[in-house]
Amino acid sequence: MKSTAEAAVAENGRFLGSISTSSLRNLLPKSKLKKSIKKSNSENTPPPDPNIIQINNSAQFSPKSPLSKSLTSDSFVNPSDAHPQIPLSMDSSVKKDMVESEEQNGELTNLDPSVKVVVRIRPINGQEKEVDRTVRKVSSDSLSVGDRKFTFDSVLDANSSQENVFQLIGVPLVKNALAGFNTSILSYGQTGSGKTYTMWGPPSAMVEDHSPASHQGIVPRIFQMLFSEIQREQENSDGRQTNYQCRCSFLEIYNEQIGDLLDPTQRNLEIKDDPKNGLYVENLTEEYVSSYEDVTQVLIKGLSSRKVGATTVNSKSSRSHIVFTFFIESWCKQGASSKCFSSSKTSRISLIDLAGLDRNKLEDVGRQHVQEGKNVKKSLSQLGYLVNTLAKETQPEKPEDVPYGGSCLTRILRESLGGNAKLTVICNISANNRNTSEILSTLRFGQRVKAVRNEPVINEISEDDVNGLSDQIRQLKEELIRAKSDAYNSVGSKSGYFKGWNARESLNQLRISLNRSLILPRIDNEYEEEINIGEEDVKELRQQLDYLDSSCETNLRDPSDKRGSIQSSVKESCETDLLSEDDIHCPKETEIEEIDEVELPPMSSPEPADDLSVTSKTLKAVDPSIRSSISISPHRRSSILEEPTLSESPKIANNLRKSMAVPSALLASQKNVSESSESEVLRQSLRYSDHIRSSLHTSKTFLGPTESLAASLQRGLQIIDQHQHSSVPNRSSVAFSFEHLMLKPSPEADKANASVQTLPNDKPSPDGSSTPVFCSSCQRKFENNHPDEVQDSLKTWIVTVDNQQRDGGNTVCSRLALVQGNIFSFMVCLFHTY
Ligand SMILES: Nc1ncnc2c1ncn2[C@@H]1O[C@H](COP(=O)(O)OP(=O)(O)OP(=O)(O)O)[C@@H](O)[C@H]1O
Repeated sequence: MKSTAEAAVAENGRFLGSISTSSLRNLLPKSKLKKSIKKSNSENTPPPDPNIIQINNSAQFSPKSPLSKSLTSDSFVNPSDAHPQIPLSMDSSVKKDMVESEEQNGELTNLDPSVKVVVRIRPINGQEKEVDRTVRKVSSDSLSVGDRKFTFDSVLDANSSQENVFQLIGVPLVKNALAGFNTSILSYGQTGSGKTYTMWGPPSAMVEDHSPASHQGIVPRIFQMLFSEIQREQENSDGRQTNYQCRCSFLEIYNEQIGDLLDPTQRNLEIKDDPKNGLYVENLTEEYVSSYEDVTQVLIKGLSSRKVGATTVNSKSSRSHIVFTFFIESWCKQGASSKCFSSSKTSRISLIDLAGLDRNKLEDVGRQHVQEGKNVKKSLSQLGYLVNTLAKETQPEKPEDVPYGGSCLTRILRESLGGNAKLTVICNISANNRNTSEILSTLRFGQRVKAVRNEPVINEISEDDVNGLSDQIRQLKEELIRAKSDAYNSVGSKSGYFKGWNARESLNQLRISLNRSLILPRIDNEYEEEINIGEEDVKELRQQLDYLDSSCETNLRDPSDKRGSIQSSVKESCETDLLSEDDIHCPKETEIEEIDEVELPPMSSPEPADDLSVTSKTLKAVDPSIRSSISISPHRRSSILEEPTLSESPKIANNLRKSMAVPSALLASQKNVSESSESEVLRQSLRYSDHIRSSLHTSKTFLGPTESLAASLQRGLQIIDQHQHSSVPNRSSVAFSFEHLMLKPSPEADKANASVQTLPNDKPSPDGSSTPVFCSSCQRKFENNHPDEVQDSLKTWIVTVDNQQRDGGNTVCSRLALVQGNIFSFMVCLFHTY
């Protein structure tokens, strides 16, 4: 039967939630925990003189404890019973120990230290020769090995019985466990020293009737007493109602792996550390038990699964460490009519039987046992190291520096050694002086353990604690509500709160806008130098103008409609940032289909490249306003829509530039353009545009069109600034216009030729005044000596373009659709002076 800690407990036919020890401890306020600590400064000090019985009438158990009364008034072993269970053959010192123990069953339990060390001397068996004994019991708490003397809490000689051990160790343990303390027994000693015998007794004795003469070990005796006490408590309730729930587990550590002795198929289980419930072994079987017989079954089952092998001194040597853990949970209700439990307690009994260390004998045993012997040795040395650390006067500053993690054993012993538990260590030694070094080693270990300080507490939570905690929770809730209310009021009214939110939102928007500007590429001089726009480029542009021209002739049956379409397209492009560079008016799908029907002239269509008049005538055949805003990009749908992230801009210097809107900056830059090789231009352009594209792609996810546009304009202004600083005479200008299709007729434009205008920046008029530059696309006039006007307009950028064939008079105003499908579009008016 597997179960978990969350199992419910049945009470009067209904289930109650269970509370784990750690949960209770976590619930308790710290001050309460401190108060519960029963450990005094006198703990871990050498045991009192056995000849002086120290009587202390202060009750150890809480008056509220239902068990305190029963245990103190009517112990499991009746002290007044002239000790009938003590064998007559027992020596006087052992009898004295038992009397003390029985007396301590009552009010003297506070003498029970948190860490207790008892030495048990095993009698010499038939195979061992009786030699001069070097190990002698000197008193009830001391012994000598040769000329060395050792003092412990108790020493049991070879004449001590299993019952003696139980009375000395088991009875206080049961009382402590029922009182709410965690308790542990650790059986330590070399191989064949009697560890297993002391703890469990021979397997046959497990089911024997209980008698003082029985070989039954301390563990079965403990659970016999435990269930007897529980039964007595429930029978003599005295108005109280106490419910118990008990469960147990049995694990084995073999070759540094944890196995489940109650389910041997489970191997290599893991130790987990739960912040609430402490250490536990994952998936370890837990059996619920309600009687001694249940426990006996579990013990027999587990012990039969333990790894056993032969050592030099023990043919049935235990080759693994085993840990039997017993959990007790109890709920006490004052009065049958009471609906609530007044207190709840939890405790844990850990019973650990270590594997024996067979020093210097590893080579003698079978090869298959070498590995397990090494692991036993290693884990025991880790245990010794842990005990040494805990025994030091100065403890590690950080808890994590305590070496619990050295082995599975030390991890499992964390609560028992240096934690919340009352610990008893039984140091088993053999009287055979052949093993003196092992005896000394065991006794030294016992002495170091005695210096370890544990901090056991009664794991109990009472109704008062619950009420106190409820009050605390209520107060905290009230404080929380108050704090929230204060925070709300501090921002004023509800609208104020939203104002605050809006302000934050605005700040966020501002931040995004700034980021957007920052991620736009800088226009470095090195890029400017790589741009080369020559005559070939102009020819290419003219070719494209012709394509557009024919396209316009086919498409623009109603120029006004088209204008509206284009304007709305541009507007849309600004709003969506999703315009492709080849399609300046961002046609919707239906538009695209219409456009697609247009039969575009082939790219290789013969065109007098240098005859702008042809272009001009062609344009004149169309609406003049349309001519004034000629796009150099033919309407090509497929590549744009199918591959929006990569688009084509006009060829510059015979290189097809893959770029986004920003290549206008490349167009604008023109220093030493002829010095750059074409391949270098292409490479740089691609690299540059890739950088821009990635930047803009990144920005796409969080940028609005307004920010994009603003940032683009900002960059444009930078370009203009750069241009103004670096412009030289005899250079053409390229104008980028967002008002690309303002089709209003302009008298000035008519005068100057709607499609070909003179750029007067290097050819002053005869009267000395600047000749205005007129953009037929945006219908604006610019004075070349007032470039700021352009800048201020934020609509048209003018940059010079290298041109060695300036003959004045003619300006080609072209519209470049330099857009990457998802950003923005703008117009480029190329004022080319011939
Ligand atoms: N106090 C004792 N009285 C009588 N016999 C004992 C006593 N202690 C141990 N023995 C016997 O000595 C033998 C070895 O004891 P035990 O197996 O308990 O040693 P161990 O320390 O557990 O050894 P290992 O570590 O190798 O398992 C057993 O036959 C056991 O019955």
